[in-house]
Amino acid sequence: MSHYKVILSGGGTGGHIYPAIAIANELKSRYPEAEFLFVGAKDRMEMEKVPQAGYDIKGLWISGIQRSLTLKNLSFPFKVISSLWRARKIIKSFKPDVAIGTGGFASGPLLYVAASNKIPSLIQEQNSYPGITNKLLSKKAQKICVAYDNLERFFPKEKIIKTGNPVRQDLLDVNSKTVEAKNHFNLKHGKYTLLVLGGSLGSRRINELIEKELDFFDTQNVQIIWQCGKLYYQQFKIYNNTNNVQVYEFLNDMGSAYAAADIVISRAGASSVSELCIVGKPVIFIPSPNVAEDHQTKNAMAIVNNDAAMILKEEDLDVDFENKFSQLMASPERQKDLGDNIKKLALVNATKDIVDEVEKLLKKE
Ligand SMILES: CC(=O)N[C@H]1[C@@H](OP(=O)(O)OP(=O)(O)OC[C@H]2O[C@@H](n3ccc(=O)[nH]c3=O)[C@H](O)[C@@H]2O)O[C@H](CO)[C@@H](O)[C@@H]1O
Repeated sequence: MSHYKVILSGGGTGGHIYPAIAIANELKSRYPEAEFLFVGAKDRMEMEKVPQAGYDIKGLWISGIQRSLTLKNLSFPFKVISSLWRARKIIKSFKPDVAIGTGGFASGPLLYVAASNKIPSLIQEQNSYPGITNKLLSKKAQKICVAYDNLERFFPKEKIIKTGNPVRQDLLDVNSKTVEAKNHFNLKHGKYTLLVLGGSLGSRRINELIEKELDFFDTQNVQIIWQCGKLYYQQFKIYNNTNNVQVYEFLNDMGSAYAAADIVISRAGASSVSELCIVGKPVIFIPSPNVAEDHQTKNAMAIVNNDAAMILKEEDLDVDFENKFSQLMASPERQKDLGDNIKKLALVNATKDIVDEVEKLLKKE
């Protein structure tokens, strides 16, 4: 019987959505007859990105709890009750054979209800420091696929399987597409291409840095693909098509962006880091200091400690950026070493390994 029904939930940011899509795609290629349903949070990015990837999605009324004391938290208990109720209805009518959660608000109620209804469930944790949702769900889920060591501090040891983070199939072989990608972006040959990534939502601090350094980049013979994020697009789009700069609110075709790049400046969200390992180019990480337990710095340091990327802290950017960047630009050998070293850290079979675990849950049924 291969007419499996699979329910997936993960969202809030790209970092939780794309792993779920990668897992669904792999399952679909193994079981073309299977049915898929995604569950996300109303008004969040997944409501747009999941249908673009060809899957149905239903939205719950849920959000994160604010870390600071604020009036917004007053509605939180109601959201939890409403979303548990709706999750129950969705599970009852879809009747999934397995539930997969990749973190983010909506996966909390959905996986909780699924597991309470004895539906086999698997969660995937992208970071070296887990989010609240996955910590709570780890007691209920059968399996927990992770990308870093030492997660038994947070999760039951016997459930943990180290697989790495799922990466979308079209990002696995970008290096054969460089010429095509440079043409796609209308880039000049003979100039270095810098790809700037602020994470799925964009980064204010990185955007400010790029704006301030535009003249400097000109002196470095650099052209820029600058993903500034939806929130910041109105502010920075004035630079589009000036100074060899292209500004995007979001890059729908990351494969081409990675393929076109010679150097990358990026936030250190978990999927971005995993993708950059597969891509194998020189990277300067600027981790977000505004995330739980400073986990982006930890994600980046796992690479930097292998001499496989550079890191710049936000607070050092004003003093160090130009120096560090021009040193890297001046040394093609260093660029090559960084690119080669980061590639060695790639876990290319992550998606397949996770789906093998999902299959075991399906077959046990
Ligand atoms: C501010 C914040 O809370 N960040 C968290 C969020 O990051 P964020 O959502 O930025 O997640 P990641 O860096 O893990 O992944 C971003 C994903 O979006 C894709 N992408 C990005 C930009 C773009 O224009 N087009 C595009 O397709 C990337 O290819 C990647 O697949 O989730 C991660 C995974 O749990 C965490 O590690 C991050 O700390």
